[in-house]
Amino acid sequence: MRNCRSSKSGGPPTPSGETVVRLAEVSGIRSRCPAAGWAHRHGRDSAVDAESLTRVQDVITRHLVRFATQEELAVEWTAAMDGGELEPTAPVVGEYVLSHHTPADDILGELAVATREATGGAAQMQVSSDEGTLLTMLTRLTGARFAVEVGVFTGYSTPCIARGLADGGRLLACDVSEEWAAIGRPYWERAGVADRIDLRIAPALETLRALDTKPVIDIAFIDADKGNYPVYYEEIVRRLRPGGLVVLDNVFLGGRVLDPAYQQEHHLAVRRLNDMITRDKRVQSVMLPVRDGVTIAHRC
Ligand SMILES: C[S@@+](CC[C@H](N)C(=O)[O-])C[C@H]1O[C@@H](n2cnc3c(N)ncnc32)[C@H](O)[C@@H]1O
Repeated sequence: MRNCRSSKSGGPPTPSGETVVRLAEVSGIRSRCPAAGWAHRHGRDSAVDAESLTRVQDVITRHLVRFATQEELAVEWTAAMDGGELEPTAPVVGEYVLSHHTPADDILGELAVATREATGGAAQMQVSSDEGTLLTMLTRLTGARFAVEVGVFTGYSTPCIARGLADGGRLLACDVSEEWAAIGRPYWERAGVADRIDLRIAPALETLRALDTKPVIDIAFIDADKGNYPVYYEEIVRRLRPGGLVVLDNVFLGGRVLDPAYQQEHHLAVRRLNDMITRDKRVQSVMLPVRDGVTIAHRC
């Protein structure tokens, strides 16, 4: 099946002055257009032959044109994109990138092994070693003295951030699971950073809202429940000192964020947040195709 582009309000202007938006963003049109809804629901689940596809596209196009009373409408069909199967980079590139960064030391390597043994499939939540190196580097580059981590799990990213802190620096590490964090603690000790880490076992939003509202945070890493990303971002940005960074993990949601067929609450939350950060005048941001997508936003 294909995605449909229509040209009503809200999207980027075309060279001819028309406005083009993706069909999924025109929810008003879609809900009033049974054929579009049908195509959206069924086209993704079943193979459609070329003739049926053209017929469905014609029906949808005619419906959309009929609803476009305000301005001229052009409908453009684009090739299918199943975000759920998307690899941000070719696997061979991913492997190459993963083998070309300053490698994790033995302590982190052993923590990764212990996490796999103790948590099984959940171990995939852990950041990759290149992300760990990136976190240490960013923390060091900001000269951070106060860092916040939202989502500790077994604490791989935790010492990565703590290691980058300036002398006397503190990391406030937020999670709801004492059990998982306990796996990491011996490794924090061995890495010599345990005394810089203030672990708070509570919903992260409570911990963040209890912080001073002054710009006290130098760097923050968000890697917890995705549906709360927008509120975590907001609570952190308002406390971020000028020059500080907020780093967000999993901004691709395994590719689902690119595909409007995925409409669960956390898909919508991260999709909206990604768009919002792009427009957020308080920060300058960049989204990197590292692993599952990493956004770095720099407080102006
Ligand atoms: C992706 S894992 C974090 C991985 C970690 N950064 C690492 O590198 O190993 C997400 C974590 O968020 C935690 N979490 C989920 N909901 C939370 C909440 N409301 N408040 C705090 N932590 C939460 C989970 O317990 C889980 O440990």
